[in-house]
Amino acid sequence: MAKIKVAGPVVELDGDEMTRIIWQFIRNRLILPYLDVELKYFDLGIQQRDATGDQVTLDAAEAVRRHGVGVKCATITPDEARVEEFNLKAMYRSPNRTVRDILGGVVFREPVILENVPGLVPGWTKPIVVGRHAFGDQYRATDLKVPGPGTLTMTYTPRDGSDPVELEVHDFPGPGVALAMYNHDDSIRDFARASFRYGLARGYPVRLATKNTVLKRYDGRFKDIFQEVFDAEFKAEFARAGLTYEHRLIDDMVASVLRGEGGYLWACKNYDGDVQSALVSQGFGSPGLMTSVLMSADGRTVMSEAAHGTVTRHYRRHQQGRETSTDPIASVHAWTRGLAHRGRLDGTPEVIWFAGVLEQLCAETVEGGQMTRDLALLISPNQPWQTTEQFLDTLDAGLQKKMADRLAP
Ligand SMILES: NC(=O)C1=CN([C@@H]2O[C@H](COP(=O)(O)OP(=O)(O)OC[C@H]3O[C@@H](n4cnc5c(N)ncnc54)[C@H](OP(=O)(O)O)[C@@H]3O)[C@@H](O)[C@H]2O)C=CC1
Ligand SMILES: O=C(O)CCC(=O)C(=O)O
Ligand SMILES: [Mn+2]
Repeated sequence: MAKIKVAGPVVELDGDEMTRIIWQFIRNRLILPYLDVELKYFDLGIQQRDATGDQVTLDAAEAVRRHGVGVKCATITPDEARVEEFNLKAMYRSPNRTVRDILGGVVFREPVILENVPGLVPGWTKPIVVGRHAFGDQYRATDLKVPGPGTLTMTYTPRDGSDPVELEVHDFPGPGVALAMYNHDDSIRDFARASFRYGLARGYPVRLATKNTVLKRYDGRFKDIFQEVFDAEFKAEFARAGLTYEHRLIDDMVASVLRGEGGYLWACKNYDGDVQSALVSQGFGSPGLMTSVLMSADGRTVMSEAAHGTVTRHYRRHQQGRETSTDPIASVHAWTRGLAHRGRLDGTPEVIWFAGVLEQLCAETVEGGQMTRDLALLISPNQPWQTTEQFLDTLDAGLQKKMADRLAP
């Protein structure tokens, strides 16, 4: 069978440990035999980051921005123990943070739903996508341990020389804590646009949840900007797609998320997104089923990855020559979601079709009873499971059969 031609390039960001092993298999056995694709390869493995003083991460992020599509393997973010383990020259910052800072936009986390794998929340039958605004708020806050009685004030000094605004925050009767945090209208607007674009691309209604009744100005600004952007830029397209947008109070939203069946995009402020995506991810079953897509505000650039890390505990077993059972499904989806975006950018339906075939293969394989240990444990203690290599071989054989049986459109 002739390979399917991918018109534009895909930037490939390789990573570390167990996911690096899985990644190589996916590239060589599930992608390259079927696609004629130009991969712009960047090795973000920790040794290569060290050898280049982390320049390779910056180069990779630039390449994703230039070409519009990146697929990323999980990477080690070094701490003191890693500096010692790899004899690193520096404790490099998180590659994810570097790439997110350069590309901007929003991180969307979406679970893969499999019929025979029960999540912890039985009512969740459709995906809940958490869109996390990855800028500002608590993550750029200035916090303070107040040592004793005194007054806390907040001053805004306009750059145009007009009068400063000074607010008394609190008159402390004794020791306590305080915090100042911020966000930018432009960033919130980008957050809104990326959320609406993602909703349209995946066919999900969009909900924003804030606490605007308490933080009238701060959260109120998120609510207002989302509504303005929706009304001005997306209302008509949403109506055509039969989709809706609404704002809800965060407590009402959390309760309704648990009650409901899923099937929407939940746009979350930075801290809410951090916390709620962990909850939603676990609620759907395994980290091996959570995909993660970073989409820029203009919707043009996508970098797709698994939401989990390098699965170090399994890699330690692998290093000792013991068997592992690491789920590759989220890593496979890192490739498929990136390729599908490439197909949309290039207008090549056969590439989108192939990405769909590969996703369908993962679902059919697990639903047919072959899976890794993380999923088997969710089904029953007696459910058989395969090792990492066996499951990858199962996918390989399944894909060969599917591609031989079916002709691309
Ligand atoms: N996006 C990224 O690049 C990220 C990178 N990291 C990095 O990854 C490294 C390891 O981090 P860690 O905290 O262990 O987090 P991981 O997500 O890598 O793993 C935590 C645990 O979750 C389970 N798990 C995760 N993924 C899978 C999978 N595909 N199949 C089966 N089980 C899975 C395993 O549980 P069990 O052992 O019980 O089977 C595993 O030990 C760190 O160096 C960290 O910096 C972390 C998060 C994101
Ligand atoms: O970048 C990191 O170190 C961790 C990233 C992470 O945990 C995530 O993306 O969920
Ligand atoms: Mn995380």
